[in-house]
Amino acid sequence: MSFSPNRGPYPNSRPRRLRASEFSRRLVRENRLTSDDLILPLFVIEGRGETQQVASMPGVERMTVDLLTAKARELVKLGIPAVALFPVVDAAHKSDDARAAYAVDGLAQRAVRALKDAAPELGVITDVALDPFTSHGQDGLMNEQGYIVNDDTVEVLVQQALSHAQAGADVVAPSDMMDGRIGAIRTALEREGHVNTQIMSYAAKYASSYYGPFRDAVGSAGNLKGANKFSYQMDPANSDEALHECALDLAEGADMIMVKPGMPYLDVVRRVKDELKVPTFAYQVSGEYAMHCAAFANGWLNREAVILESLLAFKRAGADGVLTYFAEEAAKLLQD
Ligand SMILES: NCc1[nH]cc(CCC(=O)O)c1CC(=O)O
Ligand SMILES: [Mg+2]
Repeated sequence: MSFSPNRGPYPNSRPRRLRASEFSRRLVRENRLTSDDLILPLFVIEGRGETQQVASMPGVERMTVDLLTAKARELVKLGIPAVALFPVVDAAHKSDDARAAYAVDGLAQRAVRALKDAAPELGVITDVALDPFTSHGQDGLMNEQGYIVNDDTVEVLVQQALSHAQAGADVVAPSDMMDGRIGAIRTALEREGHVNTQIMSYAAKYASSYYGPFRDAVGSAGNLKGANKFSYQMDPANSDEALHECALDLAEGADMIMVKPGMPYLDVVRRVKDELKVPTFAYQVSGEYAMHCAAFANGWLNREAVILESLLAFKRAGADGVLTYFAEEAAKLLQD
C-alpha cells in the first residue's frame, strides 16, 4: 500500500520531523550516558585467587583482594571513574560492638590499600555502615530493647570512616542513616588532616525491599531474621523528608548525595537535583539488578538495550552518575 506522506492541512507542528533522521536525533538528544557516569560496586572476600557467585545476582561475583586489583586495572581501561567497595566478612568477625569495622588491617582497609596501589587513578568509595560487622546484621549498635541507638553508633562510624581514609579511600560513603554522622565524620576527617577525603552521603536511603539480593551477597540476610530497618531508613511513602535529610547532610559537610534505591525513586533524584543543585547520584540496587536479569534470562527483555535505557533514565532524572552492578557491561557496550 502506498500512502501520501502529507494528506492535508494538518498539522503544522510535527514533532516527528526531528525524529525522522539519525543526524537530527543526535543533534537534539538532551542526555547522554557515558562511562564517566558509572560506579561499579565490588564485593570483596578473604583468601587468594577465589571468586564466589551470588545466587540471586547472576553474573555478580565476590572476589579476593588479589583478583580485585586485576579487575581495577580493567575498569580504568574501560573509563569507569570509581568503584564502591563492600566487604563480606565471616561470622568470626561479626560482634555486637562491630569492632572489626575499623580494624586497621580489616578486609575493607586492606582492599582499599591494594586498589589504590594497583590503580591509583581509580576512585575508591567505601561503605560506612556496620551491617557487615554486627552479629545481628543491623547497620548500627543495638540496645537491650532491640533499638538501633544513634549516638553510640555514630562514634563507631567515625572510627570506621577514619580507618578507610587512613587506608587511602578517596570517598567515604555513609549508608547507615544515623542522624548527625556526616558532621561527626567531617570533623574527624578534618582533625586528622584528611581534608580532601570526600563524603558521599546516602542521605535519602529508603527502607526498601529491593535490597534482598545484596543482603545475600554480604551475608547479612540470614542473621537479620526478618527484622526491618524502619527505625532508621526512610519510609518509601515520603519525599519531602528526603529533601530535609539531604539538606541536613549538606549542611554537615557532605560533598555528594546518594538516592537509594534507584529506578523506583527517580522522582526523588529529580527533586534533589532541582531543589538542592548538588552532585546527585543514584544506586540501581541489587533487587533492580536481579529483576532485570530475571527478565533477560527468560528472553522477556532485550539485555543490552534495556541496560542502557535503564541507566540513561537516571541521567534524564538529573543524576550525575549511577552506582550499578551493570557498570562494567554498560561501559563495554558504550565503547562499541
Ligand atoms: N548499609 C546497608 C547497605 N549497603 C548496601 C545496601 C544495599 C545495596 C543493594 O541492594 O544493592 C544496603 C541496604 C541494606 O542492607 O539495608
Ligand atoms: Mg540523615
